[in-house]
Amino acid sequence: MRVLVTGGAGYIGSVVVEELLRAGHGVTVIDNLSKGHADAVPPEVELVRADLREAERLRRLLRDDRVEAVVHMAADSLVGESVQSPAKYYDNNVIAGLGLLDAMVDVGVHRLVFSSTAAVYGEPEAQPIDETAATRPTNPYGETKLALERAFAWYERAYGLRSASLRYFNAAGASARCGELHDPETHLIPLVLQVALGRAPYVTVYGDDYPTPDGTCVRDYIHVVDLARAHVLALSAVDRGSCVYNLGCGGPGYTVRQVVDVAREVTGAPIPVRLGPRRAGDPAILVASSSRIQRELGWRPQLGALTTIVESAWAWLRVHPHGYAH
Ligand SMILES: NC(=O)c1ccc[n+]([C@@H]2O[C@H](COP(=O)([O-])OP(=O)(O)OC[C@H]3O[C@@H](n4cnc5c(N)ncnc54)[C@H](O)[C@@H]3O)[C@@H](O)[C@H]2O)c1
Ligand SMILES: O=c1ccn([C@@H]2O[C@H](COP(=O)(O)OP(=O)(O)O[C@H]3O[C@H](CO)[C@@H](O)[C@H](O)[C@H]3O)[C@@H](O)[C@H]2O)c(=O)[nH]1
Repeated sequence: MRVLVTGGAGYIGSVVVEELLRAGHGVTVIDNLSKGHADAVPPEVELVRADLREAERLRRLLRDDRVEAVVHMAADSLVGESVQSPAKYYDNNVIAGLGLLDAMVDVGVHRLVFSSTAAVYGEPEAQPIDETAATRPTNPYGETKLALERAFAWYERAYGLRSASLRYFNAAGASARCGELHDPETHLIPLVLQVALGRAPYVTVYGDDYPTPDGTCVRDYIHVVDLARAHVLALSAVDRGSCVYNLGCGGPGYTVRQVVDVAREVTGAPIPVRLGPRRAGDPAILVASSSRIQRELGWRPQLGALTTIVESAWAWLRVHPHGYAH
């Protein structure tokens, strides 16, 4: 299939592009490079440097490239920032997202794979979380992702759009070519590794009074390559009907302090920590049940051990200490 990947120059998007190519698909990327890196896009892939909100350009691209499916990954995606600046999140994640759906419908593209998030669940009553859990986001990021997900059912009914919403838990790690590089970086694992590299003096732990084994938040880390492979499976399944899948490695998950301990083992660096206040919008525990996608599409995490994930991120960082250009 000819696939348009929005946000394909970003962290997860660049690895999804690699996996789509490996599966034999043709790929075009649209990215405004607000967060992404042109060098993360393989040279054989066309990178259109444009914003999703450039409606006419988007329609032209869908038409001229004869796009058959869209993987929609472009978004703003920081929990803390979304609490400070909800308007930015409604604009980019909902309004730009709806613009994309409208362009797809106009041009006749009816297959969509969407980057959704564990943040749609908020503070769930039970762990691990399956797809039937109530969706009650505790931050605007999760709220805006859920808003777009909810539009899909109505677009399907009215216009025949078929969607796969993939609710990722915490993506981490790297492929051989592509790794996590945000400016500013806010994600735990790359920040911890920056300390190991000597670029920062310590990691701040955001709160240790959560109802978890050591008081710090628990998350379910999933290797970015495992995550990317799920997109290839979802793309070939979407014609059979719209679907929603959680993507994580399952319980019990890892506390913030356990992540730091694993990074100490992998890097051999001391990695000092300091305790800070809770970060607004952070749920205490997010651990996935991914049994639905395992059962229905045969997906399995193959690189699920946290040590493997951190080792891959560390290996990438050591080869690219100054980013893609170096
Ligand atoms: N990183 C995670 O753990 C995680 C977890 C759950 C869901 N997600 C979702 O996965 C997707 C990718 O996340 P990521 O961590 O790779 O983020 P990222 O910021 O690295 O990638 C997003 C890309 O989208 C581009 N972009 C943003 N708005 C755009 C617009 N209006 N027009 C064109 N390009 C635009 C950015 O330049 C960037 O390259 C996001 O939708 C995010 O919400 C990420
Ligand atoms: O310097 C730091 C950074 C993070 N954390 C904690 O580490 C955990 C993981 O944080 P982070 O890496 O920022 O990821 P999340 O906030 O859990 O969000 C990620 O995972 C979500 C799904 O679970 C996705 O929706 C988001 O897009 C993605 O950014 C959280 O408990 C944070 O409070 C710290 O203690 N110190």
